[in-house]
Amino acid sequence: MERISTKQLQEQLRVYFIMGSNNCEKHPFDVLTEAIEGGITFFQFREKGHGALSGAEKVALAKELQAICRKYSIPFLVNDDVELALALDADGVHIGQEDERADIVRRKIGAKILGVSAHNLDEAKRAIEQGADYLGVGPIFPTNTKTDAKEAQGVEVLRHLREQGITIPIVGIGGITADNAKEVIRAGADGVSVISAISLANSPKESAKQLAKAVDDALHEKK
Ligand SMILES: Cc1ncc(COP(=O)(O)OP(=O)(O)O)c(N)n1
Ligand SMILES: Cc1ncsc1CCOP(=O)(O)O
Ligand SMILES: [Mg+2]
Repeated sequence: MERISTKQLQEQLRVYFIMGSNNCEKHPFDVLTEAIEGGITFFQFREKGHGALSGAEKVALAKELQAICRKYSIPFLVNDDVELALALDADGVHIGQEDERADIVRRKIGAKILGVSAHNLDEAKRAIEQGADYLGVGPIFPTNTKTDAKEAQGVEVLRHLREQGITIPIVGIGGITADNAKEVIRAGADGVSVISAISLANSPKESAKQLAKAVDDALHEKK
């Protein structure tokens, strides 16, 4: 298996939905199904925080969600838990600065997709040297979803990374909605990653649709 190309990943990262059971008021299976119907292009299973499942229950939910992603050809990544990603033969892993080192994870996962969180240029450069395929940059806007998130940086951080020569795919994260997604793309991101904008929406399908439209419109402006 070869590493995914930058072009293919850029395309796939447009609307990146992240979710765990504690992000939802409805059953996660239904939320993810609706989100896919609405047009999400990438999925991360992030089962952590207050009330998160563990052990066999976590594995069972991951398998259920992976099966829907497989059915609709949506890449399925696992947050933090490299061993789970390997056990499930997931499409990849997302890790942050407080997780296992990216070069070690790269060795473990071979050509699977590796996403790394970066908050500044130094972290971005190191992540790339260590084998990241894409960067998750944020929080861009204030978020209530991740209690230990750093301070929101605004879209300037994205512009800065691009001006300083970072060319690999980037998704913005943190407080992103259909109303501010265009700013994120215009500043240099290839896509937006969201949790609550979809997971807590009355209609995850409608919310995903609106996000996809905002992102696609902004990407067309750049062409
Ligand atoms: C796409 C994306 N970007 C950033 C993150 C945050 O990762 P991390 O800093 O490791 O925090 P946790 O999500 O593990 O709490 C992400 N998960 N996905
Ligand atoms: C996982 C993560 N990393 C930085 S902010 C964040 C939470 C994003 O959630 P939301 O889209 O609900 O603000
Ligand atoms: Mg992490």
